Amino acid sequence: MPTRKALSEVAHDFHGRGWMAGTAGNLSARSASRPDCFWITASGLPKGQLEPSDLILVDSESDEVMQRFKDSAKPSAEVAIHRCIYGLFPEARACFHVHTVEACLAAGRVSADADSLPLPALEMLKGLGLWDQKPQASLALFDNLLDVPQIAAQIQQRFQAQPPQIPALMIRDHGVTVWGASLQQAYNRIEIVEFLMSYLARRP
Ligand SMILES: CSCCC(=O)C(=O)COP(=O)(O)O
Ligand SMILES: [Zn+2]
Repeated sequence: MPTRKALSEVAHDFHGRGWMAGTAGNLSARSASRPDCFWITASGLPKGQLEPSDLILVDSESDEVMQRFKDSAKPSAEVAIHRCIYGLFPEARACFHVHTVEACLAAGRVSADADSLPLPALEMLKGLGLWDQKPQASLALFDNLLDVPQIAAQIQQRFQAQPPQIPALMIRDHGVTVWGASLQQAYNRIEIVEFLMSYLARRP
């Protein structure tokens, strides 16, 4: 399936789950024909109604828009985070960001200055590549700053120094971002991370 169509279908799916309410969240995938560019959702659109023509092709290294289908469309306000992920992880081909109540509640269970969220040692961690008997995993936490490029700079600095244990991060009071080597892998991984967030949020 063409990348833009696949991304619009993922947006409908996630909106249906309540993961992209009220225009929240953004999705991207590297271009199949131009790996130096990626398609990203346009900013401020209701993701449940997203069309393939609402995807914008941007350069992976600059702020340049390479292709758009609607004149007024602008790349996601969080494009800097997607660019940072593709730059840090050359194997990443898709990057998904969603907003869920569970992730915000789960992240709220650790102190406000904690930089990571310990994850429960559930079987589901195998889906994130952790095969230990009792994995001690955690999700990297970042502060939610108004200045999104500043969040991206913090991700860059931290992950360059120490790669994350799992292919995901959480912006506190905001939402999770997950990446994968294909759309399907990113899709599977975000389901797993949200499963873990839901577990943590509900655990007494
Ligand atoms: C109510 S959504 C606020 C902005 C945000 O966090 C988000 O994920 C959506 O931003 P975009 O520019 O990608 O629509
Ligand atoms: Zn967001």
